[in-house]
Amino acid sequence: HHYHRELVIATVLASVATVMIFLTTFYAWTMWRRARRIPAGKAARRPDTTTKGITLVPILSKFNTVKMSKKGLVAMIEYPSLEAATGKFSESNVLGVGGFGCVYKAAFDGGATAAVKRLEGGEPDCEKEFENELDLLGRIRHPNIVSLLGFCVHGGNHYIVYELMEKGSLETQLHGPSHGSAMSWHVRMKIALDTGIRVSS
Ligand SMILES: Nc1ncnc2c1ncn2[C@@H]1O[C@H](COP(=O)(O)OP(=O)(O)OP(=O)(O)O)[C@@H](O)[C@H]1O
Repeated sequence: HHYHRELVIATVLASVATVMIFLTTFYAWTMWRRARRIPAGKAARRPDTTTKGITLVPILSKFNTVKMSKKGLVAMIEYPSLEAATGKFSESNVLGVGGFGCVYKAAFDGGATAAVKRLEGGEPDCEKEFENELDLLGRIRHPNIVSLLGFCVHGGNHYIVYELMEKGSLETQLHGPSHGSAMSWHVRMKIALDTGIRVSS
């Protein structure tokens, strides 16, 4: 009878140990698989889709044709997408006018937004500006400099697609309708310091 009791206890202990080993192995395996799927360092970071408040991936992945600029890759965006996103380049979407043409606000399917510059006509100056902008911005990735999202050439016009500055340019903030009242001196000082230090570094 005594021998029988010990056998039962040993069996129970062995079973518990087996289950524990199994659970520990399963847990370790699950952790290992998860770590392999999310490379270390990226786990804590938010996905790129929301970088600086703009959804980059839907814009870029939407357009599969990508052109090589002199250095780096620039996405080629199809004209119908630009036309739809800007409401056929409607007046109501004009963000501003520069030396080479109008800049329009674009809202793509899925909620992504951007700014589209239309360089009208095929004059050598326009083409040069277009090439320079693509070449330069295509190589720059900096938190203080608007990102280049893509380009398009259609009907003799050139289009450059940028990250949208939601609150307009710094110039608009300082010299626009608000005459700078929207920015405290503390904020101005911070911008001035940030521009000088970060861009030159
Ligand atoms: N990414 C953007 N987001 C929001 N608004 C923009 C953006 N890019 C340009 N704008 C607006 O459009 C205006 C014209 O911009 P654009 O870059 O064509 O000209 P510019 O820089 O003022 O002058 P230039 O053509 O001589 O370089 C800007 O002043 C700004 O108000």
